[in-house]
Amino acid sequence: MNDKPFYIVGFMGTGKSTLFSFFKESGEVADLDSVIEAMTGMDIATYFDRYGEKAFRDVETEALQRVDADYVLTGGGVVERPENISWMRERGTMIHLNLPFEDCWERIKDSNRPLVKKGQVEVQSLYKRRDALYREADESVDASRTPQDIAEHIIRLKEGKA
Ligand SMILES: Nc1ncnc2c1ncn2[C@@H]1O[C@H](COP(=O)(O)OP(=O)(O)O)[C@@H](O)[C@H]1O
Ligand SMILES: O=C(O)C1=C[C@@H](OP(=O)(O)O)[C@@H](O)[C@H](O)C1
Ligand SMILES: [Mg+2]
Repeated sequence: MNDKPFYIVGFMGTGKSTLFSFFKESGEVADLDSVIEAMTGMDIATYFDRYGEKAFRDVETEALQRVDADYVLTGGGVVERPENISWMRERGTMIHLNLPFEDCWERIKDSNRPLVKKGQVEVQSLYKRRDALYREADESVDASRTPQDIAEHIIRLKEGKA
């Protein structure tokens, strides 16, 4: 059993937040966006609109350093700051949910994620740029399966049975 946190990273739409209920039985779970919403008292879209991305990244780093859970479901942009990547790799294990851009886009295009407003072309170039950052993860997991299969695979990794 690996007692250190597993940080789940991946682009918007890879299904990180959906894993919440599947991890519940195996330990403490925290969704970083929910932590941020509790800290700021507003939803992510409102915070972005009011204060911009730079301020959001500051709160995100603070939330990452504050959170204490077995499974931490991050937001897709957590890898934007090298210090966040170092934090996750030093404190625990970084797990990358890997899914092609087209599938991510289908899942997020009608959502109210603030970055989606930039449109498909810009979001795709963000995906390409971040790809190299997600590769810093300790493990890459195929996110094209069901949430249950993905969660079971990650739980097995954490429990040292994979
Ligand atoms: N494994 C999956 N297979 C199919 N659809 C999924 C899967 N995981 C999540 N989804 C759907 O994709 C969308 C984004 O999921 P979400 O968990 O919010 O992603 P993230 O937190 O990585 O941005 C939601 O509509 C969700 O129902
Ligand atoms: O990729 C990003 O920069 C973001 C991803 C979002 O989380 P999800 O990856 O859970 O959608 C959320 O933190 C915010 O909208 C910014
Ligand atoms: Mg999420």
